[in-house]
Amino acid sequence: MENLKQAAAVEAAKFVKDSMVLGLGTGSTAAYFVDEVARLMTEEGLSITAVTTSFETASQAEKLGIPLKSIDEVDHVDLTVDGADEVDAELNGIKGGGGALLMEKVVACYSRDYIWIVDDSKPCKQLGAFKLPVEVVTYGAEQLFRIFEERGYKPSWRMRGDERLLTDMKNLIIDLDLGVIKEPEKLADELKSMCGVVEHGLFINMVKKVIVASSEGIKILEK
Ligand SMILES: O=C(CO)[C@H](O)[C@H](O)COP(=O)(O)O
Repeated sequence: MENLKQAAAVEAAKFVKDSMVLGLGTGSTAAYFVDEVARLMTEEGLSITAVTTSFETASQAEKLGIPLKSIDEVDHVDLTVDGADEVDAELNGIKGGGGALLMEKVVACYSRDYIWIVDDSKPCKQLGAFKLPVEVVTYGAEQLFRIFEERGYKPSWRMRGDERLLTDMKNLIIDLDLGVIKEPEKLADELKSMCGVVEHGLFINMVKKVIVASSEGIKILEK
């Protein structure tokens, strides 16, 4: 599995050009891409500026000497490369398994190009086997949890040890166990309209290319 994640990351690095502003994703697959960017800088002399999607990725990139800026300090992002938890045939997906969905979506929104790198366990027919993360402000979170229960969405708090996880943006995550999501766009609209919901892990019509690594090799899915 680790080899596949790394293979997808190395493939994505072929789209990296000198002087790019890169968005660096979060998670075990994205971490291989961060390593690869550092290698391109040191071994091939590429000059890169990066924007990160979590404190965890920022820490990795800093250790590797990749110059970082915040999303508010750059006038554009050329390319963001990130992992995903599920991808369907339309290249819609669920993200947020690592709890970074808000920063991931913000950076993706402001990127000119956006690629996902996944191993072959991630593509699926329909989204929903993976619990859908919803990031909510702390104030009123219990109300949202109760409403999700009433709607049959089987919510659970994202935990870190015995405590509710606080995201990098100081919010909570409620994971919804929805089963097959028949109408992702409708659900996305519903969640976005709820008071106190900051973001959800449905990434619809955002990614242009998905690099899938399997034991058979690399496949690139494109819109
Ligand atoms: O959305 C994410 C983090 O919030 C990750 O990209 C997603 O969870 C995939 O992670 P991994 O590559 O470790 O399977």
